[in-house]
Amino acid sequence: MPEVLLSTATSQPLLQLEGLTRRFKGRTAVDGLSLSVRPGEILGLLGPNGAGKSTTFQVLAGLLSPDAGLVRFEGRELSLSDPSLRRQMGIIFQRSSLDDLLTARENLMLGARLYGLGGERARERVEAMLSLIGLADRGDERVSTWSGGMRRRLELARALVHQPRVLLMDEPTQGLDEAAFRTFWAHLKRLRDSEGLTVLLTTHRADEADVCDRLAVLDAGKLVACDTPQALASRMGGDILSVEAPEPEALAAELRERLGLDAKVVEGRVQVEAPQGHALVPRLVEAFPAGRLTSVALRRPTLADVFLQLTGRALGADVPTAEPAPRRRR
Ligand SMILES: Nc1ncnc2c1ncn2[C@@H]1O[C@H](COP(=O)(O)OP(=O)(O)OP(=O)(O)O)[C@@H](O)[C@H]1O
Repeated sequence: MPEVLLSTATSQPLLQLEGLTRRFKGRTAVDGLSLSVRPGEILGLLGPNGAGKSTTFQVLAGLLSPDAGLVRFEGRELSLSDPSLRRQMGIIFQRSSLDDLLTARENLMLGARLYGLGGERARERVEAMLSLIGLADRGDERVSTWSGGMRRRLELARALVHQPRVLLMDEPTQGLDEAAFRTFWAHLKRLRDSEGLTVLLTTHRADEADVCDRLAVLDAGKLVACDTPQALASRMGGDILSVEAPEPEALAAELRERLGLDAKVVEGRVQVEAPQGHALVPRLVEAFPAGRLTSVALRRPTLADVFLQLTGRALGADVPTAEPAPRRRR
């Protein structure tokens, strides 16, 4: 197993991006992105559709070449196509890349062979990975019959079978339900500890962002913040008041004018950030007659709220583009 340094604020970054830029026909998808990934951490790239997450992932995975910028591994500048960098990485793509005609064990063995692992060592790693993802007794089943969650766990095992130091994942839990999402993350964290991994993933799920050690928040190809989920959430002063109303835009305008509140409409609901949310509830109910408000709810801010505050855009929204371009197929 590779020697792993503990994640501390002072330890040298394992992986660094400096000024990474990638354009597509004049449109800048990733715009001078600089980022340090510390050894042993799980760093999430968070942003809405079109923020540049997948482009960053593809550049790191060696599938796209950058227009500018460089990558360092343990402080050493490396070309993104350098085979020594590739060997240090395990990769999970957005789309499944398992072979449906093969069994789980065969899929893992194929992964091992692709990285030059053979014989007893390959067999040992395949068995170890199957047990680490909790599927040791299912290894001889064809994966075509498996649930989305089991398949994702097997992809995790296959990405790690050659014992890389860095795991790169592009929206790994997209489409998984809550239970499969939790199981995937429990296995990921266990594997991070047992394999001494450093993890970089892209996501636009606020619940996934919440379980990362640190988050790099991307908007329109630029880094807008990088911190722990807790530190990012604490940037929001107080509570979030979420109001359902038949005419949300009109209500938000009145809340701004009459009560001086910073009210916005987010996904059809009026949203107000307030230091003392509970004190605002009776004021609201008194100020607006029945029928203007359908429901009023008070909650703690989530990372989706933080994202909205940082960028003025909802996490679920698409980043607007200046000129429409066809989305590429993946
Ligand atoms: N091959 C391509 N050709 C043209 N434009 C592209 C290509 N790949 C990405 N883009 C554009 O670059 C921008 C960033 O896209 P990217 O896929 O990296 O964002 P993302 O944050 O990963 O979004 P998603 O969550 O939808 O994957 C978008 O405007 C996108 O349309």
